[in-house]
Order: sequence, then structure tokens, then C-alpha cells
Amino acid sequence: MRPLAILPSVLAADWAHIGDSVQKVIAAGADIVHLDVMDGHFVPNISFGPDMVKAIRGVTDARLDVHLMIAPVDPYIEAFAKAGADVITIHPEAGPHLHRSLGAIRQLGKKAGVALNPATPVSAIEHVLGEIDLVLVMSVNPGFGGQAFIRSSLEKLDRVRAMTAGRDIDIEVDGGITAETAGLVAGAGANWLVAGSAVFKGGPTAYAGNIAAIRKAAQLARGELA
Ligand SMILES: O=C(CO)[C@H](O)[C@H](O)COP(=O)(O)O
Ligand SMILES: [Fe+2]
Repeated sequence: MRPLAILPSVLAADWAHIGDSVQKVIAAGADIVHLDVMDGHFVPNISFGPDMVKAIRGVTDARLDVHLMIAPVDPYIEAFAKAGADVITIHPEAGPHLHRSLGAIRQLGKKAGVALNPATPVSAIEHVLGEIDLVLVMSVNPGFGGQAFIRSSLEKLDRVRAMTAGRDIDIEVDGGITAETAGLVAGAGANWLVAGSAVFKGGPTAYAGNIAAIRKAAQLARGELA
């Protein structure tokens, strides 16, 4: 089984104290930081750009997982790589040549991911399996934190697991992940679990407990706990 990781989405952090929130959530047991980049065009919300990624890179050694919800994406890949992203994930709808875009990410020395919206078929990754390090299954429509988990993503995770079996590819799930849904998605094959609201709720003193609850549910589903 591929290693389990819990990735807080800073979309739900306290943006007036973003560096502090990131350091505290890592100290509380999170594995990787998930950064949601939104352009108000590909998705109906605007978040931040490469300067924020660079600022967060400056306050933590944790891996940075950058989820680009922007179109066109190609002109911005290099800026996010230079800003300090470790993983760059793009949507197939965000450019004309997915294979070329993934190659560009890897040429910059970064891990490359493809994100599948709830209505995007798994077949979108079929011919780029050799070019990716990660598949991100969206379990909400992208654009906002705090949305309800879409259950059909479980069947999609199952299909992604079958399609990527035997390859060096992580399976990430993003949207509506809580201590309640974590077991379902881990059981369906996800090993990177993004959670925004469920990690940051209650403020810094609650981070460790929130992360532990998500991790425990996932570990139970993976058969790692009695
Ligand atoms: O990509 C995203 C939204 O487009 C976010 O990563 C995701 O929604 C996390 O927030 P929450 O855990 O609150 O659902
Ligand atoms: Fe995300």
C-alpha cells in the first residue's frame, strides 16, 4: 500500500496569519500542505498566485502540493515551480495539450498530477499514465471549501486504483473530507487525503485532534489499526 498522507488545504486557514497557521498545522501532524490556486475563470472563485506559494515556501520545509484551478494553465506552470511547489496538479480542461503540460511540469523537476472533476471521466488519464505521479479525484466541484462530499467519487476512486495499479502513482482525494468520509475514500484507494474545513475548524488548539481523527479513520479502512 502507498503511504498515507493528510494534506490540509490552506483555503480554510486563518489568512491573516497564514504562515503561522501553516507552521502550526505541520507541527500538529499534517504531512503535506495543499495550496488551492483559483482564477475566477476556470472556477468561480479567486484565491492566490505564485507569490503566496513563495511566501509559504519561506516558512516551512514541508512538501507543497499546488492544485492549479486556472486556465490557461501553461503560461503559469514555471512560475509555480520557481515559487517552490513540489507537486503541481492541473485539470485536463485547462489546456489544449495535457501530455505536453505534464512534460513541462516534470522538466522543471516537479511531480506532476492530473485532477479529475466530478464529471470528468477517468479515461482522461488513460493515455498519460506514464507522465503522472499523482491523480487527484475531486469529490466536490472545484472552487470552494466547505462543500458536501459527492459520493460518486468513491466509484471513481475504485476505477483510478484499478487503472494505476502497479505504477508509482499516488491517489489524492479533495473535497468534503472529514473523519466520517476519510474511511470511505481510503477504502476506495485514496492515499493522499486533502482536508480544509475538517482540519482548521476550532483553531490551532484543535488541529492535532482533527488530523488524528482523519488519520485514524483512514488507517482503520486500510487495515493498519486493530
Ligand atoms: O480544491 C478545493 C476546492 O476547489 C479544496 O482543496 C477543497 O475544497 C478543500 O476544502 P474542504 O476540505 O473544506 O472541502
Ligand atoms: Fe484542492
